[in-house]
Amino acid sequence: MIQLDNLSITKNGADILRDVSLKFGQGGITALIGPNGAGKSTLLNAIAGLITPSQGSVTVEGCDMIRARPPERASHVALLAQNEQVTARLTVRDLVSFGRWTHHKGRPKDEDHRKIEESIEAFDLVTLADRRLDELSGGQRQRAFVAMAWAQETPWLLLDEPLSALDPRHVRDIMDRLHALTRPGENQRSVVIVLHDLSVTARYADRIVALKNGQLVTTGPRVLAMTGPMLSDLFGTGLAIERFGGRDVVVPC
Ligand SMILES: Nc1ncnc2c1ncn2[C@@H]1O[C@H](COP(=O)(O)OP(=O)(O)OP(=O)(O)O)[C@@H](O)[C@H]1O
Repeated sequence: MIQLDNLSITKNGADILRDVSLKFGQGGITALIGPNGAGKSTLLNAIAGLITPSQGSVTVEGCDMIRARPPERASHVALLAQNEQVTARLTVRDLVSFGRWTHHKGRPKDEDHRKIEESIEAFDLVTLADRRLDELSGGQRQRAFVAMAWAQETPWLLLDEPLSALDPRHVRDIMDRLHALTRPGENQRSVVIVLHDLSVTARYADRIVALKNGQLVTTGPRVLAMTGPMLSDLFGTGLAIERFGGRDVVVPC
């Protein structure tokens, strides 16, 4: 379970998050939505324990993420931050293998190699595995970062706009993969993802957390909480949810 109690974050004197309280259990995809500057990335980084709040608490599976040491935090969450960059001349396989570091601490075992190859395959990177990251397209590089986070095998995967550079096929592949991963089962995991594409949110999110101006606007099951009027108010422009081909899509109105 992720629990935030009265979380407030101030940066350089500005209130970035104000009094956010939230609680959601394991499993499923939770989408963080809201306009630019709403505080979504800040919230995700706070859940990962990377930001010290001015007030309040963050726990993941009972672990106090603000006080926990990095290895303990990394056993609960894998964070893929927005616009991750690498400067070193790494290959895709090198990057994905970083995801296993907390498991092998520098001495990879067969299990680690297996997970690395599994992640490479899961994100359609087999033909790119030995290519350097600085020689890939933005979307290919983004898939490599998601594969690294996946390889970490944490109960919670925190992803900040992982779809922004992806073509429709890879958006679908990644979201289908995340959907499958978060269904009930032996190895069920949980995903918290910042999404700007509201039709992708409508199709895949189980829950939403909507933020605006650093405050929680609404949270709950996507089918109940995400409505046309709520979205219109959140984004300050007319939006409606229509059924098309048996699915919900979000359209301007
Ligand atoms: N270091 C900082 N100092 C002051 N303000 C900051 C700092 N970092 C971020 N902010 C401000 O905090 C607010 C929230 O930023 P955040 O990146 O969390 O928003 P977001 O919802 O993820 O936005 P986007 O959709 O544009 O990625 C913004 O108004 C931003 O300008």
